[in-house]
Amino acid sequence: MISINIQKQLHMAQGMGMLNINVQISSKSFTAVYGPSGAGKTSLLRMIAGLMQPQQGSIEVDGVTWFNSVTKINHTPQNRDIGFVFQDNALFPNMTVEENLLYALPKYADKSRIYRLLDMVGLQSLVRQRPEFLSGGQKQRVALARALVRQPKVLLLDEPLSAVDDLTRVSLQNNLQQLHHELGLTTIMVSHNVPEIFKLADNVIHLDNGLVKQNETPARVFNILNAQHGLTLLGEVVQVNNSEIFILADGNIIKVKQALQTAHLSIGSKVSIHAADLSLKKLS
Ligand SMILES: Nc1ncnc2c1ncn2[C@@H]1O[C@H](COP(=O)(O)OP(=O)(O)OP(=O)(O)O)[C@@H](O)[C@H]1O
Repeated sequence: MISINIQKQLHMAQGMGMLNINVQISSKSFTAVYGPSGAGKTSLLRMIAGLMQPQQGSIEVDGVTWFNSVTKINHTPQNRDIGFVFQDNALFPNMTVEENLLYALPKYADKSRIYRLLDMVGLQSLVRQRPEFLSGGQKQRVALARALVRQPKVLLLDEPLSAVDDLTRVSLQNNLQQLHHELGLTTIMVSHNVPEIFKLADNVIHLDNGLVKQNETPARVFNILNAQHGLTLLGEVVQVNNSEIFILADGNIIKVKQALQTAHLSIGSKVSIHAADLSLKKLS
């Protein structure tokens, strides 16, 4: 269990504002952090990672205190059991894929871990390439594998898939899902992509203006947002079966529930769907 109770003053769009977060995250769960620009999503991840210090409060992971403003405990990022992947991965340009991972490996650790991770993200054949010869999706796969070299408990992802094309995004989502389960990770991912959140997350922390608006399942969070704001997605029909319709929206293939289906939809039809009523199908 991760228990977070932190306060920090931030320079919000409207002037100084208070980030005030009090949430608990179950071990081995996949949590999405969702909310408008400037809500405090990246700041929350940075404070969990030890890259930004809260003014007050505490962060505990499985009973171990990583930060406590009263007892003045503040573990360095290296001493927190985390892996971190940003939108804009920071691979060492002068090192090969293999060397980028070896750099993260603790001194006496077994090297085979690196090749197992590269296998899991499908990069075995590129171990000797330098980042300049890799696509955006391949670079993110290296960043993901590198974040897992130290076998962290907690994986922090700050919009890691937002800069890749739709098909790469689906395949990276599948990699992430597999790694999350196989390695028993507690994963916390900032995402704006509603179908992606439905596909990957057990839980959504909905942040707005530094405060937790909701901490619920995707269905509940988007049901409420939908009711309040009519949140919809625009998509295109890509497959029609007798009883099912599949739609491409926001880089994901979405299976629309029967109740929502309208007659006369054919491949290529443009549709809008309510975000709360989705179920998803993997593309590959
Ligand atoms: N070290 C800091 N000290 C004070 N304020 C900060 C600091 N870092 C960021 N902020 C401010 O905190 C607010 C929240 O920023 P943050 O990056 O956490 O938002 P976000 O929800 O991740 O936004 P986006 O979706 O645009 O990335 C912003 O207004 C930002 O200017």
